[in-house]
Amino acid sequence: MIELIDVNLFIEQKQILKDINLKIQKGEFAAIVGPNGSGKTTLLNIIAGILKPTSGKVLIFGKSELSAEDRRKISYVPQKVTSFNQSFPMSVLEAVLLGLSPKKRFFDRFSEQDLKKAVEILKRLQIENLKDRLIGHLSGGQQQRVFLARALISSPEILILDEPTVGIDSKSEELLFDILGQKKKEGTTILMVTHDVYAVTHHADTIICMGDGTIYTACSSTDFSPSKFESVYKYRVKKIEHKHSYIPKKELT
Ligand SMILES: Nc1ncnc2c1ncn2[C@@H]1O[C@H](COP(=O)(O)OP(=O)(O)OP(=O)(O)O)[C@@H](O)[C@H]1O
Repeated sequence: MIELIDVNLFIEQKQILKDINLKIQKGEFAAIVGPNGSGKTTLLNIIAGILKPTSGKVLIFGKSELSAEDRRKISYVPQKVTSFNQSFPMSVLEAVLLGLSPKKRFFDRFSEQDLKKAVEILKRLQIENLKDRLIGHLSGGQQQRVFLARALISSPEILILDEPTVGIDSKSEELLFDILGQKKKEGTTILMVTHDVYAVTHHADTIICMGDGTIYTACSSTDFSPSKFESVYKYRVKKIEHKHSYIPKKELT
């Protein structure tokens, strides 16, 4: 489904990605973890086709050149950087419907069925009550859920998420993983960047650990052990089980 072969990326003579080899199967949930600046978002951008590698091959659906139709099968929720301007004139419902735009022709209008689908997704994400609010009036966590709804409405075959748990409360995080579990069962391939190592070891199939622009280790989540992360995070890592997010902590001794 997704295959990267010897991928390297240079930006202005700086090597950002080094010798990336990666294979993700259809219906697999792969999580990418690693320290800040290790190349996680850049890797997502390469897979989403936003960046082209300097060398190497990127195969999606077995192809190196995607048609417009292939591209419509991929949804990407980028890392949240800024909030919408408060007066941005778009309601939550309209923002979610925008997720269907790539499947429409220019003059096509949204149908009753599209509206029903949008409302169903908002319900599933437990934000139906926000549907008529302006998107700029929502909190950061609420906006995150709207972006997820927008990505899900087109029923993508590949769902790419960059740090979707940032800024959302633990109940919403649980809901997010429930929905991702459901999507995985339906055959959606999920690729997610996160710092929430604890959560992904419980939900993802595969953990890909990046450091210095390369993949240090990729293992099944059942094979996860803190030692796999130590060389990347560059300090001793201890796994502490608790209900909330797990970020590798520096050992005190
Ligand atoms: N357009 C660019 N021009 C120059 N350097 C870039 C560019 N984009 C990314 N980089 C550099 O590439 C490296 C990887 O960045 P990237 O955003 O992929 O890291 P990340 O692992 O996603 O980090 P974080 O966890 O902080 O989001 C960083 O050193 C960053 O400064």
